[in-house]
Amino acid sequence: MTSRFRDGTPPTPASRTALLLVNLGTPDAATPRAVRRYLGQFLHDYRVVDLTRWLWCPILHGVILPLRARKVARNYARVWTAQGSPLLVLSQELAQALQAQLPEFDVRLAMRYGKPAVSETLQALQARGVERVLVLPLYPQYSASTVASAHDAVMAELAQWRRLPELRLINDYHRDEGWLDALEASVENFWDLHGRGEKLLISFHGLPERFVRAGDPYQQQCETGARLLAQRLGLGEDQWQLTYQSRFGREPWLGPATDHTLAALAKAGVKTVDVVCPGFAVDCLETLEEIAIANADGFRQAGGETLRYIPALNAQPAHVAALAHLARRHASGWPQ
Ligand SMILES: C=CC1=C(C)c2cc3[nH]c(cc4nc(cc5[nH]c(cc1n2)c(C)c5CCC(=O)O)C(CCC(=O)O)=C4C)c(C)c3C=C
Ligand SMILES: [Fe+2]
Ligand SMILES: [Fe+2]
Repeated sequence: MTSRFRDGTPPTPASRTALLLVNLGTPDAATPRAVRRYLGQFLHDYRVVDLTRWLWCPILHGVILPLRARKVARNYARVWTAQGSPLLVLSQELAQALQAQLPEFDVRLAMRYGKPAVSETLQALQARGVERVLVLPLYPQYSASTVASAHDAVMAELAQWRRLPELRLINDYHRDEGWLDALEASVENFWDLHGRGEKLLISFHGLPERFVRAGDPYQQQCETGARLLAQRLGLGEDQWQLTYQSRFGREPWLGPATDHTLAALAKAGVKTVDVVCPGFAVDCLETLEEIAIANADGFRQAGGETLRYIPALNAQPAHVAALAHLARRHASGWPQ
């Protein structure tokens, strides 16, 4: 008898508890073809673009993919490394560092779009007889467009299994003490090495305002985290600002926009700005290209002098320690 379920192979003695890290995903190459493939998958996700297919597909296939893939591939080429896309390479480094701290887990990295796919990664765990899966999307703040979408991908794969693992899903860690400690130390260390700019921008990836009106807690979580970070750094209200970057499409997105704020600061006579992006667990196109290259150019063109981008937490030991602690807390009660 054939079954519509994936039954897996007999268990192996390796750790049967998995920590599944899920990040957004990235193209395989900095070419228009690879970027088109990646954006095609990304922008067909209804969690990201919630328009009906008959309306969205003609715009996506006819206008956005042909025009955007070329431009975005050039942007990727500016930050591509010998090992591949920064988002993938840095997520792999983070996963390896977490595995070293968490011998009781089988730590795996998957990408929501592109490779390694969530489905393949879970199937590899199934082949090793996984019994418990803790899913940690690498987004400190919850948005349906990112975290819920990662969870959807996990559930879509598990819907095909006969014997389900126990499953726990982490939604966010936007006010986790360990994560805030790591962020605070990272900014302080940067300032110890480079001195302080006149202003600190705390820049998050944007979101359509409509998503927030529909109940997405993302904006509130960004605001809470930014305020806690500014308090820990001892900053007065005029020394920092929360902004949103990476707008996409024509409808209103959360503001104030990072690029417009930078131009306004430059015009007001501010010469040196530091930018930190606490919504990105690891560096990627949106930090290394958009902030550190494109926005730094825009700031200078508007009359500013120096924009200094403070790197994401990446595989810094304090970040690894915070995520390891978070994973252990969420796995409490499970056999070691
Ligand atoms: C950190 C949280 C993120 C949220 C929230 C988010 C929402 C969101 N994004 C788009 C559209 C695009 N985002 C793109 C790149 C990108 N986005 C995030 C993270 C969040 N997105 C990351 C980490 C990256 C970088 C990927 C990499 O390879 O380095 C892109 C692709 C680039 C481009 O074409 O400009 C798009 C498109 C929407 C529409 C959205 C919320 C609805
Ligand atoms: Fe389509
Ligand atoms: Fe995005």
